[in-house]
Amino acid sequence: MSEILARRGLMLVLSSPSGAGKTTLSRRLLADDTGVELSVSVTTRKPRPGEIDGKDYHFIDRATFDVMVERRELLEWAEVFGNCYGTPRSAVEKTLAGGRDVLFDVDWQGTQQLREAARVDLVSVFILPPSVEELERRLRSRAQDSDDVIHGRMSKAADEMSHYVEYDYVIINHEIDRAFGELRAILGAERLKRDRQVGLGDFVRTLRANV
Ligand SMILES: Nc1ncnc2c1ncn2[C@@H]1O[C@H](COP(=O)(O)OP(=O)(O)OP(=O)(O)O)[C@@H](O)[C@H]1O
Ligand SMILES: Nc1nc2c(ncn2[C@@H]2O[C@H](COP(=O)(O)O)[C@@H](O)[C@H]2O)c(=O)[nH]1
Repeated sequence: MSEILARRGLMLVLSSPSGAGKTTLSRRLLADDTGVELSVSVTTRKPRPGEIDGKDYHFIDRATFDVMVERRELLEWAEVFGNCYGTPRSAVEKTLAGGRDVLFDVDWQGTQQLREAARVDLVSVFILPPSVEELERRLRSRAQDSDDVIHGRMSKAADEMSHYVEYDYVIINHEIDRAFGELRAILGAERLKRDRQVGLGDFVRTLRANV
């Protein structure tokens, strides 16, 4: 992206019921846009096959998680599906200070805490599946969780989806290319918000002075 003005980084949050497509959309966005960096969460969940420590998550034990909470090293944290997840504060602050955007894949509890911490910088997007049947099919086709885990996640889906009203935007992830296009459009528009363009006043003053 070529920019004349500097920009204040924003915090782009994706939430959804498990399996609706947050990780898929996040990976596409990160591959497509070098101005976005993923907030890599810490979790006490065990890695899935293919997940890489430090890239998908920082996989830690419960004692280490508790120490991070105690030391206020997490910007937000929550227990989700029986495991603990949290957002390390320092990496987020560093990325934003560098004028880049941070992408968060967190649940509704995390989004509420991030909103309290940083209302003006937050852009929240809720991803819905096209149907419950398709949601379950996606969880099964991912083939990385046991039947018990999939059952547990499906049973929480209705609760999770009730939180869509708390989000700025909603995308129904029916077809992935279309959903990704919609996500890109949201990010593009949010970047152009007047308040996020640093030095706009000076820029316009110079334009006007030279008319
Ligand atoms: N639009 C789509 N059409 C078909 N399959 C999709 C679509 N979007 C995602 N999938 C597939 O659905 C499965 C679940 O997607 P993904 O892992 O991105 O979900 P998630 O919301 O990140 O889930 P979780 O919260 O459990 O991490 C994956 O196998 C992914 O390839
Ligand atoms: N509040 C937070 N929620 C998080 C964080 N990282 C991930 N998550 C959410 O947990 C569930 C399950 O994720 P999975 O990788 O085990 O499928 C999902 O809703 C994620 O959005 C976090 O740091 N904080």
